[in-house]
Formats: sequence, structure tokens, C-alpha cells
Amino acid sequence: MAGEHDRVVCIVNPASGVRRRRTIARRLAAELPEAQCWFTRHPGHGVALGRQAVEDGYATVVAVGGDGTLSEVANGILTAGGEKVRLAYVPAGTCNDFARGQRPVSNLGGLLDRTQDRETDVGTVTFTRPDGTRDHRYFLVSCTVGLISVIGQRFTEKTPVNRVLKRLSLQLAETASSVRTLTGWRPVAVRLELDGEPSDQVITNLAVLKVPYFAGGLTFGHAQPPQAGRLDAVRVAGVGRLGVVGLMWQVFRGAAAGHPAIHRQEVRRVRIDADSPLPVEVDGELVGFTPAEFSVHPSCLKTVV
Ligand SMILES: Nc1ncnc2c1ncn2[C@@H]1O[C@H](COP(=O)(O)OP(=O)(O)OP(=O)(O)O)[C@@H](O)[C@H]1O
Repeated sequence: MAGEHDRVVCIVNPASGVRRRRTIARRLAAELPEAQCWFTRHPGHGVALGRQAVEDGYATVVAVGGDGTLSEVANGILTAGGEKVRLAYVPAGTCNDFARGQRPVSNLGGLLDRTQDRETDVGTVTFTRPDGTRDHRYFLVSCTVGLISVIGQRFTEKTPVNRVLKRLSLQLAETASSVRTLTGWRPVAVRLELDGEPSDQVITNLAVLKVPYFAGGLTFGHAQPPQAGRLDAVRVAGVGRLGVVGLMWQVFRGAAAGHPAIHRQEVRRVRIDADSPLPVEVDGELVGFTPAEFSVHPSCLKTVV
């Protein structure tokens, strides 16, 4: 409704997904004519703009992009103390796992007219930054430590080979990073604490999930979100290199349910540490290294999807 949207700001990532910037801009102008529209200019800018929106007194912030954009904007809002701000999400990224399974809206005005805002749990992760200092971040989708984050780390390395591959095709670069990582992969010894219960384990990967989906609709064979106030801690353990390839294939086919290497537990708190620090990936972005601690803040963000 006109008038109700004049305290709305849209934060749009023009680099997200496959849709063209002009298409999104046209839709926003037609469907939310009174909303302000800000475009992110570089990675991390969504955090600054989310914070700016709270400081400027906007009642509703619409994040337009992928899960990474949503996560950045949520981090900006929460660090500025904007728990009362409504955060609406228009999925326009590649994976869009936060919104998967939700009823899609055809008109953005209609999205904001929905009366049923959801009180959403938000995850927090504490980690070591590359400069050695400790930091924390909020997350809405998922975090990984282990094989997947090491593949991500290899993918983001600024090597000549990566540069050439990425120029040819991002998918090719991703596949090359996966193959190169898997070729030399050995499961890693970690100290894991699940709700305060410590154990020494040898794992391939730990995923800490707020929603059941990752990497564009894949699941570890369980398509339900964790209960309110909990996180899903999913360990992959007890498989060698070939077993991992088989497991990945089953995950891609949506047939991983009941796989003996997948160990899932709903928890409030997770801590992971390893002798050689492992990279930590948060909502699709590599933020730092272990030791990492994950916890959940119940119902601390008002979302509209
Ligand atoms: N103007 C920009 N140019 C380049 N990168 C940007 C810009 N604005 C934001 N980014 C970065 O783009 C990254 C990817 O965005 P996002 O996650 O929204 O899209 P996606 O990767 O297509 O979607 P998904 O996470 O759903 O797969 C974010 O980490 C963000 O930091």
C-alpha cells in the first residue's frame, strides 16, 4: 500500500545471482515505488548499509540478492541494535537457501503487506580472523568447517590458475577446487564440544545449520529446520576419500538420508578446534579460522519472506 512503504529501504546486491540489475531495478520501481533503493558497491557493503538503514530510522529493510546479501544486511541491522526493524528478503541470488520452501511472492508490495512477520532465530559464530584477532558474526543459513570450507578457501585463492579458470567459468573453477582438495584430502582430528560435551573426533566436515538447505537446495538427507532455539550440527565422519565422493554424489541426488557417515544432532552450542586451524565459512563467506564457537539467539530478528 502506498504511504506504508515510504519508510522502506531496499538494499540490492547488483552482483548477486543471474538476474540482471536492470530487471530488479525495474521491478522495485514498479512494485515498491516509494521505497528507497541502495545498491551495494563491494563485498561487505551490505553490512554497512544495513547499519545505515537502522541509524536512518527505516522501519523495513528489504534485502535483494542471495543468502550472502541477506546475511550481510542482517549483520548490519543486528550490530546497530535494530531488532525491531523488519527484514524482508527477496531471493535473487544463486542459492537462496534461506527462502527455500517458502511461498514465493509475485509482487514485492504484497510481500510487505504480509501481516505475519516471523520471529527468527539467529546464529552467532565466534572465530579467529586472518590477522589473529577474535571476531564474531551473525548467521541465518549455515556455517561449515572442514572439507567444504577448505574447498571454499582454495576457490577464493588469488592464484593465476584460479584467475584463468574463473574467467572461463565459475563452475569450472569450483569443480577444479573441489577435485584438487579431494585429491589430497585426509580427515582431520578435531576437539568438538556439543552442548558442553567434549570429544576428540576425526571428521571430514562439520556443518552448523539454521535452515535445512545448503548450496542451492541440497540437504544432508533431512529437510526440516532445527527446533526453535537450536542449531543442527551435522558431522560427516568415518569415510575415506572415495567414500566422500560417493556421499557427495548421494547428496547431489537428494538420496543421502540415513547415510552412515552423516551424524546429526540438534544443539544450542557447538565448539570446534583443531591443531592446524581450519577455515570457517559463514553464510557462503570465508570469515576466518578455528577455534570457532556457534550458538543461537532465539527469536531475535523479525523477518518477512
Ligand atoms: N557490488 C558488488 N560487487 C561485487 N560483489 C558484491 C557487491 N555487492 C556485494 N557483493 C558480494 O557478493 C557476494 C555474493 O552475493 P550473494 O550471496 O547475495 O549472491 P549469490 O552468491 O549469487 O547467492 P547465494 O548466496 O544465494 O548463492 C556477497 O558475499 C557480497 O559480499
